[in-house]
Amino acid sequence: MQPELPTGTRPLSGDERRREVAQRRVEELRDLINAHDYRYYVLDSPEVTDAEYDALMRELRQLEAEFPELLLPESPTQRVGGRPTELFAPVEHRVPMRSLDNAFSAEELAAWAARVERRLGARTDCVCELKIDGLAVSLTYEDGVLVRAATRGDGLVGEDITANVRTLRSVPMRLRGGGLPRVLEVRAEVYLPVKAFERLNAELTQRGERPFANPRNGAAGSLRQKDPAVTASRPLRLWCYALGFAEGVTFSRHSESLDYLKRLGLPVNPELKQVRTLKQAQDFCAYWQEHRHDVDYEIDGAVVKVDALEQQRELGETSRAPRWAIAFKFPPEERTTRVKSIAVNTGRTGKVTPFAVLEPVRVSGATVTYATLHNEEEVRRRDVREGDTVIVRRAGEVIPEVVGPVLSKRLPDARPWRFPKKCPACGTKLVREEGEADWRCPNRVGCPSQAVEWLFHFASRGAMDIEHLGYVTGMQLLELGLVKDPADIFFLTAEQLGQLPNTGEKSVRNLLEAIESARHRPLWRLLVGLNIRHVGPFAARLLTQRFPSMDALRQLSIDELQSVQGVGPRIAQSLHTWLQQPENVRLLEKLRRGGVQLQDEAPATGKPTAGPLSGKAVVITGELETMSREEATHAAEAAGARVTSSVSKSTAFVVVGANPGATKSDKARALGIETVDEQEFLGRLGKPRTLH
Ligand SMILES: NC(=O)c1ccc[n+]([C@@H]2O[C@H](COP(=O)([O-])OP(=O)(O)OC[C@H]3O[C@@H](n4cnc5c(N)ncnc54)[C@H](O)[C@@H]3O)[C@@H](O)[C@H]2O)c1
Ligand SMILES: [Zn+2]
Repeated sequence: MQPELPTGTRPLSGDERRREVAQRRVEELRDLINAHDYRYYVLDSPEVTDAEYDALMRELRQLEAEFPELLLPESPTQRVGGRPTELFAPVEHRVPMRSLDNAFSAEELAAWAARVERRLGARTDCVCELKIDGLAVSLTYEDGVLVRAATRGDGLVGEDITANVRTLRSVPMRLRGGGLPRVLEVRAEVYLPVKAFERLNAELTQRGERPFANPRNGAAGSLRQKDPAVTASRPLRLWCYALGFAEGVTFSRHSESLDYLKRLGLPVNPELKQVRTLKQAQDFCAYWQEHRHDVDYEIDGAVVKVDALEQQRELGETSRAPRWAIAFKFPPEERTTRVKSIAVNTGRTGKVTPFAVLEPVRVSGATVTYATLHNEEEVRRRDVREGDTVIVRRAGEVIPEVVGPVLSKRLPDARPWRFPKKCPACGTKLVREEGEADWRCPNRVGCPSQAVEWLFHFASRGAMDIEHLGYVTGMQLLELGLVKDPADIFFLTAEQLGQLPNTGEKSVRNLLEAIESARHRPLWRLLVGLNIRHVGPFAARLLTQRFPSMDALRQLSIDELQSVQGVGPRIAQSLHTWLQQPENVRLLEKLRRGGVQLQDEAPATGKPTAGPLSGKAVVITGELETMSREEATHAAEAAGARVTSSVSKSTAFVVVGANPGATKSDKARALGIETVDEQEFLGRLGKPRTLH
């Protein structure tokens, strides 16, 4: 018989090990998805393709299905992804605005239909609609007059964008006809027609501003403008796709309610079809997949909805999406074209990215001339050569990528491509660290390409949001030697700005005003702008919520940084290193002298509170019975503790639940640190907690 081992040193069984691996992956996936959601919904600036994002979601969903105990209510699979920004007032939706579940093939669509009919125990008629790739809004009419427009936000609370929506010509200010309902709420998709999108991007590029990745981003960015005049200048349109709420009118079918909206003068998409069989629904999807560019707006799929409202009610919805509808998503579009040449570009972090210069080709409604090749390894793996005919893809339509060459069309003299040894911008020898995929230009201070990319990033919407400071202006400031790093921006004078070509008095004033407002941005924006590796907007927000001043952040150890939920070792390490480097300390001092605020006002939330565990560092390992890890962390923090993820000499005690991580309990024992069980922990929190 095996001797009984003390808790924590018991070897894990295969199942337990699998579960631990799964748990780590689930946490990682949640962090990743949250970060991508933030970039997508708040910044309108996604970093990965939709297909990549969808793959992460699927993996998370599968793991949660296999290990239901890992499923938390706040998981991204359980909620609608958007988040209200700080620009607009919050609006609570009368009826939640949900997302849609997806089917990626005809079989998945069939599986959904079978599920629906099984649940209902009856057959059902459906309506097929186009899935317009824009931005969901709700419009509220009172006595026929438009009183409010809001974004979807997280589904429960959106943003008030009434002033901006009023500028859309396709939105009636007043409904037609008599006998209008007291209150009517309509759901619609705001979009930018493809042609308008291309014109807008051409304009932005000409002004030296960054173009939008796709029409959806263009629509979202145009709608969420501080100044409604900007929205008015963008030719946005909208299609209504559902009735959210109406007082005093009832319908028995979804299709009837759409007819009603049409009669009231609201734009309802005409490409809509009532179907009686699954085959018809599949045909509709297949037809539009083939003809998606026949309409002048982007569609990313088709939506199939149960028509009878009684059946919709019976099917109900989850917190994320209704069970009575499904989105059939089109696969990413692929096209072939020729690679004119392959070049590299040095980005703001010094990372050198290879890209293909293409014969212009239209993919997913936009003209593509550049496509990323990611890194050296990827170029080699795909073996893309200059002169090759290649397949290009815009999936979810961020940066187009080269999928691979069409070998049958390769020219006999095509040579494998070689990564350059030197930075194309400054000539410095490139370096690549052990275990890293990317080559970098190490010339952080003197490389003109890094300088302009950093400046542009610093001033961008996602960071310090300095209007009127785009690529062109940034480049000129650097060329005239007026600016060497972003802190120099805050010392610019009207005379200096007057030296810029084509800059009149008014532009100078605008620019100075924009710089002045940037002095008072929330700290997380500055943190993003500083261009610290791995510190993106999501991490920056989490960090500054807990530690709302730069000085506070500089005092923290890596462990303490990592104690912030959602901040992993890579982020903590990178930020810590950055904050200690003398040149960065000097940069922060210079920013301070330039009048930039280095802390948030009203640091109410997240400050260590006075409580029974005040100032104590606590580690929690294993599963607790009465609460999730997250709740335990919050409870400990509410009692004044700092919760860290690894045991060190400064740890006050370790809370050990069921199936604890072996290293944590081992380390606690080795360092002679107290371990306590759940009951003891609850006791130390101060207030008695009831079991439930
Ligand atoms: N690339 C990224 O980083 C990233 C990040 C987050 C989300 N995404 C993408 O966004 C999608 C998730 O976003 P989502 O929650 O808005 O879901 P969704 O866009 O897949 O579907 C739901 C939305 O479709 C819209 N819609 C359009 N036509 C409609 C119609 N006829 N009937 C009903 N609704 C209609 C509605 O606005 C609704 O809210 C995913 O597919 C994902 O790929 C990408
Ligand atoms: Zn360089």
